[in-house]
Amino acid sequence: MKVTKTKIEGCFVIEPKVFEDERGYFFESFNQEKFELLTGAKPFFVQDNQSKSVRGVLRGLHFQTGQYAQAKLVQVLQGEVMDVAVDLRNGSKSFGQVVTHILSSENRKQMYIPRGCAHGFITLSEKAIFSYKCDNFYNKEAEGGIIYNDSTFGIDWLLEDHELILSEKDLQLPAYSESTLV
Ligand SMILES: Cc1cn([C@H]2C[C@H](O)[C@@H](COP(=O)(O)OP(=O)(O)O[C@H]3O[C@@H](C)C(=O)[C@@H](O)[C@H]3O)O2)c(=O)[nH]c1=O
Repeated sequence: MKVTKTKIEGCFVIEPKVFEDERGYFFESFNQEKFELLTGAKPFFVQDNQSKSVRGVLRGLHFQTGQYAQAKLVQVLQGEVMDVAVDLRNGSKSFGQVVTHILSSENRKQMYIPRGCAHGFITLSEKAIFSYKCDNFYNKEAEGGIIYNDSTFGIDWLLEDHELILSEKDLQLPAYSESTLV
């Protein structure tokens, strides 16, 4: 397992060690001991989520507020996405920084997004199955978000605007300047 730091403090790209043979492949998609040793983070994951998206689907930018904040370990089981993290932690050295990374079932990369960051992704392949672990339970009342095209962050979502598919909820998300606290 290889861990690479990103420009967001506490946000990592993780490449599992893959064993290939004539049957196919095997890898540890999460190993708590190695994860803690190599990242220094100690999340206690309590919920696993999975979503399927078609090309152009953009989910984000999401977070949960206050005591309901979630760290996430995300990966792609099928297809390809560009994953995005935005550091919204007041006082963080990397406050306001954006990390984007291509995750796919081919490269098998994972991203670890610490609590206090907004998260989103865009689906680049015809279909993508996205899977992630969270260290806090879903809480509808604590849901927060920022509109994907907020000029503060200027994220390049790679696809043309007319290709994007967002939920009604995500289209109504506020600008960063008007959002509630993380
Ligand atoms: C996130 C979530 C949603 N739901 C329900 C609420 C809703 O009816 C339905 C779909 O929810 P959403 O539209 O919010 O799903 P989605 O837009 O995929 O939300 C996810 O986006 C990515 C980028 C994240 O980072 C996640 O934390 C989560 O916010 O599923 C749960 O029951 N549990 C959960 O943990």
